[in-house]
Order: sequence, then C-alpha cells, then structure tokens
Amino acid sequence: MIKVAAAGGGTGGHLYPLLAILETLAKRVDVKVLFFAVKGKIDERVVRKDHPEFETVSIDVRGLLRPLHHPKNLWRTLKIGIATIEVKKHLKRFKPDLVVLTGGYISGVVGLAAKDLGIPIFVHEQNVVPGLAVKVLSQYAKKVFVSFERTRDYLREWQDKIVVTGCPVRETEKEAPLKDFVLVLGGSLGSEAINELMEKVYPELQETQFVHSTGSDDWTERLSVFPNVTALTYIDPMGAYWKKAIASISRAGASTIAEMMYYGVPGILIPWESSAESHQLENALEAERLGYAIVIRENEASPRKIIESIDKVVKKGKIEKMKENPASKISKEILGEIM
Ligand SMILES: CC(=O)N[C@H]1[C@@H](OP(=O)(O)OP(=O)(O)OC[C@H]2O[C@@H](n3ccc(=O)[nH]c3=O)[C@H](O)[C@@H]2O)O[C@H](CO)[C@@H](O)[C@@H]1O
Repeated sequence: MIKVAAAGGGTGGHLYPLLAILETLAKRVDVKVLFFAVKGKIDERVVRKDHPEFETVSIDVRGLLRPLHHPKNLWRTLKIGIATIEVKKHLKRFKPDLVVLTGGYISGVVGLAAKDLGIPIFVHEQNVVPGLAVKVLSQYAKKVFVSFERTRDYLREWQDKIVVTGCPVRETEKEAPLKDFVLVLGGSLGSEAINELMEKVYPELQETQFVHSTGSDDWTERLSVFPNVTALTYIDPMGAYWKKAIASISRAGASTIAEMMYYGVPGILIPWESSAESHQLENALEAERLGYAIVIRENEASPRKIIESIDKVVKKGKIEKMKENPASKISKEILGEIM
C-alpha cells in the first residue's frame, strides 16, 4: 500500500487531471489518499462526492493577486503562512510516501510544506506556460510532468526532471444519451462570453445539434428555448459527452484541450485572454499547431465568424482517439520512482 497526499484545485482545470492520476494509481496499487482541497471551491465538492474514501481536508487559502505587490497580498500571505502550519500538521500525522501536485495556490502551500518534511514531490503542469506554483516547486520535485514539449522552454533549469506526458483525462464508462452534436462549454465555471455569442448562433444553425454546458440555471433556461440545443447547467461526467461529440466550441483551458485531444474531437477555441500570462492563448495556439483547433481571438469572436468556423471543424471530422491516457504514463513514472 502507498500513501499519497494530493493537492491541485481552485478550478476544475487543476482538479480533474489530479483525480485522473489518483484514479489511475488506484487501479495499479492499493492507495490511501490525503486530499488537500481549497475551502469553498470545486475540489471540496467534487472530491467529497466522487471519492468519499479519500481523507479530505479543507484549507482556507486564496491565491496571490497580480501584480504581486497588490496591497491585499499582505493578508493573503499571512493566511498562506497559517495554512502551511496546518498542512504540515496533517502531513506529519499521515506520513505520505509521496505528494502529487497539479498546480494552483494550494499546490504551492502543500508543496513547500512537503519539501520541508523531505517528502518526495511529483508535479504536473497542464498548460503550455507553467503557473507560479509549478515554477517554484519544480526545483524541489522528483519529476515534473508537462503536457506539451514547448513547456520545456519555460523550465530550462529543470530539464532532467521533465517528462512530457500530455495532460491526464478522467475516464468514464458512461455514455451521453445523444450523439453527433457540437459540444459547447466554458471552463469549469462556465463562460458568459461564450453563452452570449452562442445565443446568437443557435437560431442561424437549426440543422446542427448542440449540447451546451452553461454554468448557471438562468442561462440553461434561456438557451433551452432553441429546439436544436440541449442546455445543461453542469455536465458530469464530461467524458460521456466528449465520446459522442463531433466538434466543440470552448475556452482554451488546459483540461478542455486535453479532452479534445484524448477523445479526438476537433474544436473552436476562444481563449480567455486576461488569464495569467495569457496562458489560454498559448494553449490555444499550441492546439491549433497540433491540428486540433481553429483559434478565434476574443476581439474577433462574432457569431458570423463562429458559424463559418463550425462548418470547417465539422467538415474536418473526428481525429483518432489517443491510445494511452497521459494519466497512465504518469502513474507508471511515479511507481517506478518510489517502489
Ligand atoms: C478561469 C481559469 O482560471 N481557468 C484555468 C483553469 O481551468 P478551468 O477549470 O477554467 O478550465 P479547463 O478547461 O482547464 O477545465 C475545465 C474542466 O471542467 C470540466 N467541465 C466543464 C464544464 C462542465 O459542465 N463539466 C465539466 O466537467 C471540463 O471537462 C474540464 O475537465 O485551470 C486550467 C489548468 O491550469 C487553465 O488552463 C485555465 O485557464
């Protein structure tokens, strides 16, 4: 049996790849998990629901605001200090064999505590451009798993530890009750901008079927008036729908792109350009370069442009599904290091 402490949350984009790794590890060996969730965020809710067997501890932290000298960061830094003491207490008691971290501020807290206690650290970065937590933790990690070859350019000092694996995707046996539709989604929090654009697209494309994850009950009601649209406030598990989709329209969060690539669904990406260091734009451009996507910049995203691009991606057709889930590569690497 191995004991694993894990953190990576605040958004679905960090959480789902982490769950994919833990679920794959559990298929290979007996695993006991201590999960550090961000209080009040998606990780708390999803982990308690999907993995009641994990020991889940909620930690009250928020990320540092940019620019880093933002006045509110003084208070946030103090909270990070308190959280670190709490995390250390749990780690000392649980005595994990390793820590798996997938980014976000909670990873930073858990990673630095684990480093002080000499616990082996494994990190995964989902995006092309690494976030602050992964940049800091790479120096202490045993291995740094990355989704894209290009990420090496941002972590030059740690080349020997980097393994390009791709971004883990959660598996599901479930199947959506529909088929041959265009899947529309924001990130794990939905996207007002995409909802507004698509509301203008739907009446123009009555022959095309859409499934739209709206992010709110109000939007679900508003978009349900279109006969060609199945509007859902949140889709769970998303894999059930990716399997049956012919194309997608979304933001350019790393997990959404990972799922497009894993399930072989070509798509339109409208990156959220205010994301830290424009990382969504970099993700989107990489997905386009790899042949999975058409990128529409926010300032050019009109209903007309989307309609033209839907036609192109649908005509392109499905791409071959990935043979091996990156989660499986990562599990093998981790077990190879510690067993
Ligand atoms: C707003 C924000 O900070 N976004 C970041 C966040 O991910 P954010 O959660 O916004 O976006 P991602 O695309 O990475 O992940 C979304 C995840 O939510 C799932 N989903 C979505 C809708 C739904 O109804 N059901 C469902 O399960 C998707 O299948 C996917 O697994 O972390 C990512 C990884 O570091 C970054 O690339 C994103 O830029």
